[in-house]
Formats: sequence, C-alpha cells, structure tokens
Amino acid sequence: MDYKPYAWAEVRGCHIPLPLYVSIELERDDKMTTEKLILDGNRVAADIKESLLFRINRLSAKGIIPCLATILVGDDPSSATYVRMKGNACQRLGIQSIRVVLPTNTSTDELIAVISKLNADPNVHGILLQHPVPKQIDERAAFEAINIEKDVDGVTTLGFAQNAFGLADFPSCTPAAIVAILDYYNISIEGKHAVVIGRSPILGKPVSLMLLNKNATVTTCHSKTTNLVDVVRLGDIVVAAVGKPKFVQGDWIKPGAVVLDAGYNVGNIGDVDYDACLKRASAITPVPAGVGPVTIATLLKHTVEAAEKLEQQQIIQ
Ligand SMILES: Nc1nc(=O)c2c([nH]1)NC[C@@H]1CN(c3ccc(C(=O)N[C@@H](CCC(=O)O)C(=O)O)cc3)C=[N+]21
Repeated sequence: MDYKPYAWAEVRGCHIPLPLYVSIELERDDKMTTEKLILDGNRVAADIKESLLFRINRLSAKGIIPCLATILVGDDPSSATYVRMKGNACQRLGIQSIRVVLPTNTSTDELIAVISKLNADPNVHGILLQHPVPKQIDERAAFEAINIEKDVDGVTTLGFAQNAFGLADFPSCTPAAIVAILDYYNISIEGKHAVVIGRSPILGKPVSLMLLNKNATVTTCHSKTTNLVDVVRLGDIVVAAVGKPKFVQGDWIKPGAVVLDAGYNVGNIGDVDYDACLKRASAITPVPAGVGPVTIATLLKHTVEAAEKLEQQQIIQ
C-alpha cells in the first residue's frame, strides 16, 4: 500500500491511525469551534483495499482472478485519467483489469456489442462503462446492457431499484463511497437532515436513496430548486454532486454541518468552495483525496464481491 497515514496511536498494543484535525483561524463573527475533521478519503480507501487483500489472495489460490472491465468511449482526457486510475488500482491489488477504449464515433449498437461480449466472458466479473459517453450514444440503453451480476457500479435499472429498496449488492460506487466515509468516521446519519445537491442517475439520486435508507431526512436539490441556498442551509449533511467548480459557498453551510464533495471538475476542483466551507463545517472532504479515492476502492470491492458470488454459484452447481 503506498498510502501513509498521518499519525498512529498505540492502544493496548494495537497501532491505530489517528484522525486528522486541522485548526483554522476563525473570522470574528464566526462562532464555530476551531476543531475541524478532514475526512481523509485516502485513508478510508486504504482501509477498504486492505480488507480486500486476503479475499483476493484466497480467490487467486482457487484460480479465480477478480477481473474488472472498464469501457471508455472517446478521448476526453480527464475521463481517460479516471479510467487509468481505476485500472492501476486494480493491478496494484492483484485484480485483473481489461481496458476497452472505443473511438468517439462509436454507435450505441457497437457499444452494446462490446458489453455483450464482456457479459459472456466468464473471466470478467465487473463491467464499468465510464460516464459520460459521446452524445450519439444512448447511455441508458448501454447501461441496461450490462448483466446485473456484473453491474458493479449500480447503473442498470434493476441495480438502481435494488439500491432504492436498500437491497443492492452493488450500489453506485460514488454514493457507496460517501456512505463509507460517514461510516468510517462514525458520523451518524439517522435523523439528520441530508441535503443532496444534484439528482444524476449514478450520484445524486442513488445517494439520496442510500441516506434515506439510513434514516436521514433527505432533500434532493437540482437546477430547478427555488431558494437553493435556504434549503442547503438546513442540511446537517450536505452532499455536493452538481458538477460545477466551487459551486457551494461557505455561507450556505449550517455551522457544524458535515460536507461531502463529490465534484470532480477539470483541474481536480470540487463542487464546494473548500476554504470557505471548512470555516463552518464540522467535517469536510477535500478534493483531491476525499470521495474520489473511496469511489475507486469501492469499485474494487464490488469487483471482488462479484467474483466471490460467482465462486459461490459454481460451488452450488
Ligand atoms: N460509471 C461511472 N462511474 C464512476 O464512478 C465515474 C464515472 N462513470 N465517470 C467519471 C466519474 C469520476 N470519477 C472519479 C473517480 C475517482 C477520482 C479520484 O480518485 N480522484 C483523485 C484525484 C485524481 C487525480 O489525481 O488526477 C482524488 O480525488 O484524490 C475522481 C473521479 C468516477 N466517475
């Protein structure tokens, strides 16, 4: 593992990582505490990946190498970077990665043909179609073509519906990462007012459902929301999933709220004005090193779980 935590403490002979706190200078009219918890995505990701090592080794010893196929259509440089990061993360852990890159002018039928081949390949356990795809492609139709057993990013209608019922094997990776960060830091969700900004099919909508299933009171905001700022100010937990750099302003944040920034705008800029929101939040994810690395770790976890499920089916047969 190439990641080093910031500090360790010894508790009854066990070495445990310490949370990273920062103290910041407060403005005069700011009545907030100075202790801020930086939600360290690299650390959560390292924890998830470490928990996979044994499982990957065990599968490999039985001749099953967990395998993720990523599909990138077009040559968008940042999409290419994310897909490369996913493939590299697989390889570092002993997960096989198949990277399919298709030209920008690929048709829906051609893309579905590629997905069908990967569906039929018994050595492929997970399929990730990188969003967005070029505009001539019917992205929904392409997502639907992924076999439910291999839908490690919860993009199919059935995968989404299972998540809505709280029954998904593989909820979408970024929503699952957001919940994993809250869980890792023991931030309770139940009874909290969670405000999600954004309603996309693989981020805003599924994370709203996941928080609802964890007994939060959820408000999902979007481009047509009136008085957005007033709504965000109600949030004990604020999830930014808009796709606009530094969209969420510091004075939108209720003092003491927990802020999760799922933005990944060009130049590694989040959807949250981090410095301003840090002043009011009690806990916040940075960009980079927040939700992003946990998304990738979650994808790896789902791929290993898909391989384990296949193994179980083979044992039963
Ligand atoms: N079907 C689908 N599923 C996705 O989960 C999906 C997708 N499509 N399309 C694109 C977005 C974007 N995304 C990121 C994942 C990790 C980082 C990440 O780890 N970023 C690093 C920094 C990146 C760098 O160093 O360049 C960080 O935040 O620390 C960012 C962005 C997943 N996405």
